[in-house]
Amino acid sequence: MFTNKLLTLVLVVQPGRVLLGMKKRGFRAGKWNGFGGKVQPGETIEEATRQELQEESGLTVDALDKIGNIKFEFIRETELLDAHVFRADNYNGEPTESDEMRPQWFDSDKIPFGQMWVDNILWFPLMLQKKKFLGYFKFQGHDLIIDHKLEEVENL
Ligand SMILES: Nc1nc(NC2CC2)cc(N2CCN(C3COC3)CC2)n1
Repeated sequence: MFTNKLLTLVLVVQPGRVLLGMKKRGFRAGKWNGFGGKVQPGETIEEATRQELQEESGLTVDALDKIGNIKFEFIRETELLDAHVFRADNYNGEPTESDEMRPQWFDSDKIPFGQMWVDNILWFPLMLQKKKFLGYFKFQGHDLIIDHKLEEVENL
């Protein structure tokens, strides 16, 4: 059976641009992504999201909008990644490089999808339009989607 691994992801969005971080080490090194991590026992998903954002980018946020939930399955693996995606339209502080991540602003029409997880090009447009969505992606390896579902929902 599958085990479910709770993960968080937050995209900080300003008019016409999105803050992404370049992972500097670990298995995800070399990819741009939003900020996030694992949810520790006894921590809410939202608390974990805020904590990871602060750790990885130096930013804090007032409002976090829950905009998506994406489940990722990798064939021959029994762990399902359960990513809870948030959007923040306001932030405090200045983006600061950490030993984990190098933050950088990207124009919304110049998102570096070629250096991101391949599913992102499919759901980023929904995130940018503030649409709420449920996603499921079945991967073979890290670069090939062999099945997926993506649907807009009224509420999460
Ligand atoms: N943008 C995006 N795409 C993903 N695609 C699937 C991998 C194929 C996964 C993903 N997250 C899962 C990994 N998580 C790391 C932070 O601690 C673990 C960040 C959010 N984020």
